Amino acid sequence: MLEAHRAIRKYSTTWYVPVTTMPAGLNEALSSAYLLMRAIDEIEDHPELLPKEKDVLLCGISSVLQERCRPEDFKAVLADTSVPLPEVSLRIGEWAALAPPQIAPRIRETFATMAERMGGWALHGWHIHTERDLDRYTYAVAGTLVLLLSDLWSWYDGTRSDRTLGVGYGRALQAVNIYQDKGEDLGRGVDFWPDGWDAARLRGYAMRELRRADRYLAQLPAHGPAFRFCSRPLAAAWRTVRAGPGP
Ligand SMILES: CC(C)=CCC/C(C)=C/CC/C(C)=C/COP(=O)(O)OP(=O)(O)O
Repeated sequence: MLEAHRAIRKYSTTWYVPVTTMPAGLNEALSSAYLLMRAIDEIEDHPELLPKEKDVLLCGISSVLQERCRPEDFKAVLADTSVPLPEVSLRIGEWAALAPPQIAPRIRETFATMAERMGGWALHGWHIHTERDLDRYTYAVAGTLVLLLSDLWSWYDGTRSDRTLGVGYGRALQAVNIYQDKGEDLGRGVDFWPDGWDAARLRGYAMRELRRADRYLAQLPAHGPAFRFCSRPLAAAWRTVRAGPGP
């Protein structure tokens, strides 16, 4: 677990504290989930891998997640690449194995689906022209993660949560990242902003979802693990949009 926490600290200012301060059980499940997300995202975002190669790797990972999740099968999928992969991706078998067995299949399901979707985007490009495109993107990369989180709360201590508002929580945080990272994203040739949208419009989208996220948080048991996990990143996201007008 020390290794996993170290890897999370390397990648995430937002999620390091929420994940690593969770009680035993949830801590392993959330560490596994975060690192599986990061392992596949680093392949999708890789500046030197060709689209076809990304698709083969991501679909290979998805297949292993749907099979027995054996470390040697991940190794075989990741063995022959034209450029070296980051350590967090190469260690995906270790991250998958961190998940408590009673809930591991639910975690794998999220990332098997996400990896396959990401493979398709790598191949065909992710084109965001309309608000519906943005909705689909924020759902696929963040809304689905909060559906997983809701199932983790329920598995851990029976906490009930509203999954419709949960999708809003995920969309909100992703939209705030898109709002904040415009320059950086354009610099690497990706544009997540719908055609013709200015900062005020994207900020409006983010704020609408942030209000849903507030309601997601408000219905969680006060001071329970789910509430503690979600509150800090949400407060940070609100600070970012309030500081507007942005890019
Ligand atoms: C345990 C787990 C799966 C947590 C993620 C939950 C979640 C709702 C993520 C939304 C998507 C998002 C904004 C990811 C950025 O993470 P990042 O680490 O790149 O963010 P940072 O750069 O702001 O630190």
